[in-house]
Amino acid sequence: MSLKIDLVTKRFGSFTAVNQLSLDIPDKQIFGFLGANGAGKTTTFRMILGLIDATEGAITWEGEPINYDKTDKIGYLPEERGLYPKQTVKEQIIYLGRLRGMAKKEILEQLNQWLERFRIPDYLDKKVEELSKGNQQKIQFISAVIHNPRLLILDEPFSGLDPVNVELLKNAVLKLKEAGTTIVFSSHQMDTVEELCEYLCIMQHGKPIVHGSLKEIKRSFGKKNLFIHADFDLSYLADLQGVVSQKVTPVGCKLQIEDEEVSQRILESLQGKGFIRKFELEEPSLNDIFIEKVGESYE
Ligand SMILES: Nc1ncnc2c1ncn2[C@@H]1O[C@H](COP(=O)(O)OP(=O)(O)OP(=O)(O)O)[C@@H](O)[C@H]1O
Repeated sequence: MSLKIDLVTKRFGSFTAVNQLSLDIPDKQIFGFLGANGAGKTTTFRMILGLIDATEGAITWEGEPINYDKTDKIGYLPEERGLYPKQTVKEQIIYLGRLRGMAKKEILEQLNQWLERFRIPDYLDKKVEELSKGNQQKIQFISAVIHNPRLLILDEPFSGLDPVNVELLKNAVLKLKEAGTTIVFSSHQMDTVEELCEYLCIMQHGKPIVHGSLKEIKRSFGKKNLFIHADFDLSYLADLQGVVSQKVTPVGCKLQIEDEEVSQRILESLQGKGFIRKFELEEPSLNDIFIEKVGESYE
């Protein structure tokens, strides 16, 4: 683990934004930060980058705090996007690439590849203010990765993008991971986090309420989802022991159950009642886990 967050607290006056956070972020993996608005994700990113100081605790990357002499190894997509509207894409990225010590030729080669990949190959000489919001976001992403950083921090990179652009960006993130970049990002899109991350942390009021590997988090949550479609009334299932909740839809129902044994009992109870079109047991989704854990901590 080269990125270590050790008992970090951040206070703004008397308000505690991050509260004794400890995390080991694995190398060359994608790590997701989830949490309701105001949970402390952006504050944590700013502390990792050394943009603001922790009130208590320490954050180190490869054994040292991050500071400006590591700029060429780190990429950051900040929550408050900031491009110069009057500059062209080319001028903007050349300027930012030069700040990271790259040669102009190399910047242009990389930039052209990224524009191809993001399906905007003719945008080199367009002014930023002429671009749609989604395309500006892609340019901002390019500015964070143009120097091929080893550590990449992305604050809500998928917000405001249409599904096609979300897919393009997801593929870009996966490619960077394959190339050995450690990626830390925040998102409110559970399905995206589920697709990309092996490791994650759910924050609430500045504290990690769940963290670890996605597989392990799902396993230890225990509960499972059971989807049943049948040609008869399934409402009686809500009263069976081990059924936590039931949602009825026009084509059947989704049950949250305590464990696999409950699904066996349900299957037995369905015998002889009529035609069963679907009976599917699934792992809990990250959305289920988030809602329960964040809900609990609200209580
Ligand atoms: N400079 C500051 N001064 C005072 N309070 C701050 C400051 N920066 C952040 N906060 C507060 O700290 C809390 C955590 O904010 P932060 O931006 O880290 O949350 P977040 O998890 O990134 O939220 P979101 O999902 O809405 O972006 C919020 O209540 C916010 O108002």
